Amino acid sequence: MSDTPVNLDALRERIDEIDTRILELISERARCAQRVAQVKTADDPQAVFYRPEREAQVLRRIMALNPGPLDAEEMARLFREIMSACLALEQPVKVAYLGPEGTFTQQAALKHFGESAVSLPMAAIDEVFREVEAGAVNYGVVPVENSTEGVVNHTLDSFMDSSLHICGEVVLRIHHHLLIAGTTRQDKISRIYSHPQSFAQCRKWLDAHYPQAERVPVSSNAEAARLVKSEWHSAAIAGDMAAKLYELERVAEKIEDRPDNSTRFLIIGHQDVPMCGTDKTSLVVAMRNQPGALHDLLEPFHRHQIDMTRLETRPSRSGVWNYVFFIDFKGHVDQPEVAALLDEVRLRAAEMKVLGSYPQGVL
Ligand SMILES: C=C(O[C@@H]1C=C(C(=O)O)C=C[C@H]1O)C(=O)O
Repeated sequence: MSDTPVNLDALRERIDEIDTRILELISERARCAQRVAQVKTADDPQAVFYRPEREAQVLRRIMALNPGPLDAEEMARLFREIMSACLALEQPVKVAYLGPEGTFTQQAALKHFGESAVSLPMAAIDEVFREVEAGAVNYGVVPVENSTEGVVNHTLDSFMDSSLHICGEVVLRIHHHLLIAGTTRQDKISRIYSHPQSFAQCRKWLDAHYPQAERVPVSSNAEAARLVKSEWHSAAIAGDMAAKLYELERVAEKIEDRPDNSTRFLIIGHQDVPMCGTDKTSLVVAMRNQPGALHDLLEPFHRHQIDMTRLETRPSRSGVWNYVFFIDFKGHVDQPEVAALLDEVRLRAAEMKVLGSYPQGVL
């Protein structure tokens, strides 16, 4: 900027002026969101305030408009928090996640809903489903697949018996660190705690650096972090949140074998989410156990030019559900070409359930 002052005092004065303007604008935005709440309740006293498709549009628009120097994702993260605070004025969102506190699932929940959401840890994936089904919370967050380790079967199985919908997805880059407590003897580490998935994601690093240490699988990374607090010869593999929560030191950072290691989480709720323009749909389909069943299922996707992003098979748990496929594809059930595809798949399948159409993860 040509009119940017060059001395420190003048620059700071300029920053104060800008902050005053930002403050006014954020307050104006928050008042607007409060008005939205009034309009929503006037239309429907039971109105749902959180609108995933609208939030995805807001974030995508900001990323597209972003002039820099902050990068688009960083800017969207700031707006994510502004929206989260605005939404909390309308109605704080209550979210159950696969706990305990400090897990990657909590990190995913906060990444998706922002820090103003009320997040509650649950002991197991089916408990997250139950809390949402019972209406004790508005949404749930559960892991569904990891780029290194594959699918989280427990989550897929829970969908088979549930009436909940998928309302969103969030992808998190997973960075693991080797963590110790202040009292740990770093040269005497003989035991390492972690979740089995994390051990699998750091296998090569561990073989190279700690081939002798006993690897003790525990129920979560956060639990691993909690355990090392009281053991002078143990370390944990866990992420940033657990490290911070238990005030642990990092002996080594980003020890995952694959630098692109990421986990996808699903947001589950009761809502049918309208189209945002960049949507995904998830289905569960049962096919009869007969030759050519998989081909029959996939052929309409090819013909309708629908972009399938994932296909998983799970063993059936009942007579009718011979082969059960979980399918994700790009598009929304309200698009005519998607509706046509689903009509065809429904005819060919023994059973078909749409788990939800939802905005593709933005951040
Ligand atoms: C303000 C609204 O309500 C909520 C808050 C939003 C925001 O702060 O931009 C966006 C969507 C909703 O989750 C809205 O629906 O527009």
